[in-house]
Amino acid sequence: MAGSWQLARRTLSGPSWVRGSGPAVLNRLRDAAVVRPAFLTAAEEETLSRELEPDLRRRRYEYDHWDAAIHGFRETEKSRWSEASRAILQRVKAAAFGPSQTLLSSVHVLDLEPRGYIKPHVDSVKFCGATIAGLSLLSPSVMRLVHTQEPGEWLELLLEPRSLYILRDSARYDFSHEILRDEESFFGELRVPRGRRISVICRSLPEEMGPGEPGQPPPAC
Ligand SMILES: O=C(O)CCC(=O)C(=O)O
Ligand SMILES: [Fe+2]
Ligand SMILES: [Mn+2]
Repeated sequence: MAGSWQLARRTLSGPSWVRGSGPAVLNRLRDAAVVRPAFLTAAEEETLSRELEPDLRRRRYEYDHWDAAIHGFRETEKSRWSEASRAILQRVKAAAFGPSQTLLSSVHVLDLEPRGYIKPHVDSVKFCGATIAGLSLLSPSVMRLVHTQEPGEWLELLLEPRSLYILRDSARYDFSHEILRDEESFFGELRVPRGRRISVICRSLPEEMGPGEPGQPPPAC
């Protein structure tokens, strides 16, 4: 599977990880929906996934919540990390967040099984601020953004393993985001076969909320 993915990737014309419904929306969201391919080294990906595995393995994949946004997943909120992982998260912070932004104290870790997927949603504005930054481990996937008022306006992000994506401002507030299920997992013509994917997601706090105030976010906010 990994082999066929590599093969497919080479057929892309030029390095592009973002596609959209038109040049206007691509331009407008140039700084609001960002993909940084190969943000992690293979060793860093290994560091994170090894550290997360014991905790994740203790949990069961969840399905069948008719109203839930996420299907075929398990998750955890992690606030204590090894020194090596802290250094990685520090790099995410520097790359994605501004000096005035405070991050949620725990990092959201989401483990999607190969047939797991995330339906379109906008992260709760009550619990999450203007910026969402996610590392993707193990499997490629496609994240689709659709304007909540203008469904003809959309972007797709190709999230390769070891990439970082950043959604901020308009991309975070005015567009829903979703992770496509395996049957629908295409980036344009490019088939993006889904395996197990772990994402490590950092979020800023809502501006008006200080770090010590009550109101811990729900596991998936
Ligand atoms: O897995 C991801 O990268 C995104 C997860 C997500 O959208 C959420 O938990 O709100
Ligand atoms: Fe989300
Ligand atoms: Mn969520």
